[in-house]
Amino acid sequence: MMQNIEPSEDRPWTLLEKENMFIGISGLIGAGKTTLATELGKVMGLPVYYEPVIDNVYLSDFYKDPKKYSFNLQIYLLNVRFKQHQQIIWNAKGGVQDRTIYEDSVFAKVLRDSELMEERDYRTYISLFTNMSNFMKKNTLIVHLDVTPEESLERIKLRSRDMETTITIDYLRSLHSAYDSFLKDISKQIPVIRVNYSQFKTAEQMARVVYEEYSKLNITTFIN
Ligand SMILES: Nc1ncnc2c1ncn2[C@@H]1O[C@H](COP(=O)(O)OP(=O)(O)OP(=O)(O)O)[C@@H](O)[C@H]1O
Repeated sequence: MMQNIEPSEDRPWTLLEKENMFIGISGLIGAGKTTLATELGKVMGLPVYYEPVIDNVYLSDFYKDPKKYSFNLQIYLLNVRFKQHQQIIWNAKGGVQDRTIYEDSVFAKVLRDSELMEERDYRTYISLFTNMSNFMKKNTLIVHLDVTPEESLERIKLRSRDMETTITIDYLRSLHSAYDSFLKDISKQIPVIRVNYSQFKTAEQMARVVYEEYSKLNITTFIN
């Protein structure tokens, strides 16, 4: 059974550990990351850092002409995600991030492989990503939301964002397969908990189960 532990200056480690809790939510497009991030933030008492879709000045152009805008979009997202990492580090309160920075490189690879991003642009992106990663904070945990490409497409259709109508099942299948490799590799460095919405009645219930699983892992953190 989990206990709520009040951070206290008499037990300074309870103050220190929480600032190190940095949870990343990963998953295919429309997997439901935002909802889970919100619930996990509530359950764990952590600030949530969202992926701002409305403010994204390249996304709509990217979907209209991926070849022309793929590099611009990746640079834009890398910058946004890096800014969030800096906020998480300097706010020193830990956080839940709606989509990890690592996943952008999954998208970038798929775009390069499908010739929607030039090789030289991909190399520039990877070089920048690698240099910036020296100043980033590594997640203490990644929670991956499993969805099939078909479910992802279904959800994209249901939420009907105008710009996303051009997304094809082939694009989602390529992403899904690149995510498989990503999860295999990243789980060697960062603990990964994989969850699926079909296992739970509500996102809150899912968040509670993730919290339980997290506390069973051998990561020294205190949660209030
Ligand atoms: N690195 C990237 N390269 C290309 N497109 C990206 C990248 N990151 C995000 N996107 C696009 O940005 C949009 C928002 O991402 P996504 O749908 O995954 O977030 P979301 O709406 O918050 O999803 P969820 O339903 O899981 O909360 C999607 O159209 C997605 O494909």
